[in-house]
Amino acid sequence: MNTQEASFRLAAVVVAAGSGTRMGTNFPKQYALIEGKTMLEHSVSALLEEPRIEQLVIVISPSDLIGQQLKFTDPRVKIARVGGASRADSIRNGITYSGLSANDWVLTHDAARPCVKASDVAKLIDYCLKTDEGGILAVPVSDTIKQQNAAGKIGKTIPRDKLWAAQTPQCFKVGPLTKALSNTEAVVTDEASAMEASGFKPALIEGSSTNFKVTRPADLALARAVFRARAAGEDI
Ligand SMILES: Nc1ccn([C@@H]2O[C@H](COP(=O)(O)OP(=O)(O)OP(=O)(O)O)[C@@H](O)[C@H]2O)c(=O)n1
Ligand SMILES: C[C@](O)(CO)[C@H](O)COP(=O)(O)O
Repeated sequence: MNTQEASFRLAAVVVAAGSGTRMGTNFPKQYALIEGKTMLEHSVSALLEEPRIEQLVIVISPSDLIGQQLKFTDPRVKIARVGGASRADSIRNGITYSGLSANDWVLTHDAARPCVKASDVAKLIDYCLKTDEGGILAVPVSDTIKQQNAAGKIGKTIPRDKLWAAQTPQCFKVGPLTKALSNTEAVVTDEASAMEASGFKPALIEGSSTNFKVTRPADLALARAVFRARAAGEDI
């Protein structure tokens, strides 16, 4: 669909205001380099491949001196120093900064998922705009899942056939998402959880296992390996 002809806009909000404590670096992990570019720049580049995204807001912390100096040549990119105390706050502030209206669509993405594939982003947007339903990229869980009991041992094994690991981007209509994010009292770690708490049933769009969240040093090493493999021609 050509968003020029449609009665809505689609913008992306990339949250990059976390501190990356688990990475253990002395700077926020979104600025760690992968093949000469920061993790944040890789995440942004993948989203900018999508022509339907009219605006891309990068949310950084107000005290972040590195992020405000980054230069993006694509005029769709805006850097917003409006990061909040939690990821959900950063998302809320980014949506407000974007100036989107209730009928517009927003794609929310973690700067910490630099390996996201443009083809998966397109698949998610295609689905949401075609069906007028919100949804998220996710992958079916492939490990056997154990639930810990009060003694810290295995309490039970959870059947995994209907379990998915949530990723980003997540794509929702702005009106319902804004309402869901302001209504929910529980701590939500993703936008879909807020929508679920408001009674919506977001769609699960199968993405790629390479779109993992870079959280710990081993994840960064894996992300670097993914980019090296892609440079060598592997479609992963
Ligand atoms: N207050 C916050 C917290 C997180 N994020 C962003 O949300 C994404 C996912 O968060 P995660 O990487 O798990 O959190 P960090 O705070 O960066 O890491 P840690 O929990 O290890 O400190 C990241 O792109 C992070 O920059 C954010 O914008 N604002
Ligand atoms: C949004 C997310 O990346 C989906 O897996 C995840 O929920 C973020 O969790 P965090 O603990 O706030 O980083």
